[in-house]
Amino acid sequence: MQVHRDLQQLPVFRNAVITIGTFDGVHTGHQYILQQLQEAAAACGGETVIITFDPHPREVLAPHDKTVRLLTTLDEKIHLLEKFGIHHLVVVPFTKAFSELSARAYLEDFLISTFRPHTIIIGYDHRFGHNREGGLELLEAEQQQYGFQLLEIPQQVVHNLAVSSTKIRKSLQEGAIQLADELLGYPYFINGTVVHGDKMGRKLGFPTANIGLNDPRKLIPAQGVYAVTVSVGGNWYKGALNIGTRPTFNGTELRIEVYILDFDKDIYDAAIRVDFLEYIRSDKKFDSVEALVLQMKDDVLQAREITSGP
Ligand SMILES: Cc1cc2nc3c(=O)[nH]c(=O)nc-3n(C[C@H](O)[C@H](O)[C@H](O)COP(=O)(O)O)c2cc1C
Ligand SMILES: Nc1ncnc2c1ncn2[C@@H]1O[C@H](COP(=O)(O)OP(=O)(O)O)[C@@H](O)[C@H]1O
Repeated sequence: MQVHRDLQQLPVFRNAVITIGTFDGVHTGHQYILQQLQEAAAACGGETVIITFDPHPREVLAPHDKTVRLLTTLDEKIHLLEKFGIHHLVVVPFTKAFSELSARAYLEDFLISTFRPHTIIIGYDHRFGHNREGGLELLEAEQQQYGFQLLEIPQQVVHNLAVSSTKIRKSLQEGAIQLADELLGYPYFINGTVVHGDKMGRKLGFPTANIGLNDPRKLIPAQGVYAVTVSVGGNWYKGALNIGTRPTFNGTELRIEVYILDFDKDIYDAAIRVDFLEYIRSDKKFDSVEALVLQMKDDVLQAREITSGP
């Protein structure tokens, strides 16, 4: 997949089959749209083009709203769309000026003149241009003049997409990992760097890599203990992960830490990815460190079993 971040440097697309959206999560609902895109492109010998915006329009239009929680960062979205075989991802720098284009200017000066689309695939309620003044009716009216095909994604499908995104966020925030993974069509994952902690893990017999997230807007699942797989240094491992404030040690700051099974290496500053497979238990304040260690031994046993598969 080619990723384009500069609208001035775009190639000439051959029969571009385009869609526009944030595709947060690239979940099974989005995957259905990707499939439609691919089928339309195959039928006309065209190229699949996804147009997305960065930063997220809400971050530009409502900068004080810090509640945006991403299922996928832009890098993660790129990774997933690539896996699904999309030809081009165009990342449009979303600015206030861009948001103020009239619907007609957006259609003619941006969409048509930039992409010369063969087909536009768009949700029945898609809005564009200043104050969301443009919609399907304008695309329909201009379809003949500009010679593009319009493929409308029906209300039911769009509704399902939104329900799915909300359900995935809620499931993750409640620790219902298996439901979230099923709706995503792949295990939920986070990307970060291994940072320093309080150096207590090793003393407990369980060194835990503390993870600093690459993007602070990324959604963090519910506090608790999880069975995970871990990718670090190009290899995959099994792991037991804790999200919590370490109440046993009267901690206050939220930490994400993972004990990697059958592993013994210094990985400070390394890039790390964690895939969430199953929720094991909620995190607790233990009366003694010994009680915590006993519980962690059991967590590790469970994590080993879960990650060993059927
Ligand atoms: C699988 C696992 C489960 C954990 N469960 C708890 C818990 O229930 N309560 C708690 O206070 N800390 C829990 N912890 C966090 C430990 O207290 C933490 O790993 C330890 O304090 C070491 O921290 P450090 O790496 O910053 O030195 C857990 C850690 C792991 C890896
Ligand atoms: N099996 C393992 N799982 C996680 N980290 C490990 C493991 N073996 C060695 N390490 C190393 O030990 C560090 C964690 O040790 P720990 O005593 O918990 O220190 P910190 O509090 O800085 O995380 C990790 O960052 C990593 O570099």
